[in-house]
Amino acid sequence: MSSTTTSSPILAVEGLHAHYGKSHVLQGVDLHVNDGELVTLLGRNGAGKTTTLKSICGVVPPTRGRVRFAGQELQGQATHAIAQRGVCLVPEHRGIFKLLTVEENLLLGQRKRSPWQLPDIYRIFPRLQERRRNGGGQLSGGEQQMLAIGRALMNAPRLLMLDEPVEGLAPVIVEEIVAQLQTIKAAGVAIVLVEQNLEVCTQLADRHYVIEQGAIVHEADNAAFLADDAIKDRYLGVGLG
Ligand SMILES: Nc1ncnc2c1ncn2[C@@H]1O[C@H](COP(=O)(O)OP(=O)(O)OP(=O)(O)O)[C@@H](O)[C@H]1O
Repeated sequence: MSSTTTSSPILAVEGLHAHYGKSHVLQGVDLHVNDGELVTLLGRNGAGKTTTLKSICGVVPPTRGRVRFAGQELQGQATHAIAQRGVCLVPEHRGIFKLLTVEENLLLGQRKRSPWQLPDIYRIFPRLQERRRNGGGQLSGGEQQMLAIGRALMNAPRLLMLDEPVEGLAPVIVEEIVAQLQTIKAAGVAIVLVEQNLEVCTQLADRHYVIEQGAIVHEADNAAFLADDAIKDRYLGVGLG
């Protein structure tokens, strides 16, 4: 495995295990994210990507292992306490309240001390401002994703975890979301990205992890990952066109 300097990672996950009932899904996940870094978590369907994100933020409480964030242990803490520390998950199904307006959805995430307030969200996603009085249920898939990201930003994240944010979206919308993830990263927010679209992953990431059967099997920086077709083929069953 290649490795980068790890002066003080904002997130350090060590030996993380998680179960669904008797099903032992995470079998010792080790990964870290440095301050301001964007890392991806890649792997085939069912490998444990979503469960890793959910275990970090306490939605699926880990059964063993450590999650250390900004110097504090998160395992065993309630999800709202973890969110208050600045760990935000944007789930695959986005969690938009369909009967609330766009603006009401955004305000649900609001924290006064967040550097991201309504005007900031509308600046990076002008479509949300245009649609601010529309119901969440009236939005396109891309607009819902922007809303989910915007709401997470209102919560002052130091670590944003995104689960398949561009799945099923039109290429022009994917470009818009990629550009704004670059803006968010440039503002210093660390990001963990789970995404099947490898072009998006390699446009954005500093490093990549590959997970297989609930454990990390490969780590590479972006340049090494791009150069290594065998890894993409072996673990992901795809190549970059
Ligand atoms: N709520 C659940 N109850 C029981 N088993 C689950 C549950 N959620 C996921 N699993 C199982 O846990 C394993 C890991 O699932 P997970 O969703 O973490 O994988 P993933 O890598 O995110 O896959 P995908 O790309 O398909 O979303 C799979 O075998 C899945 O069937």
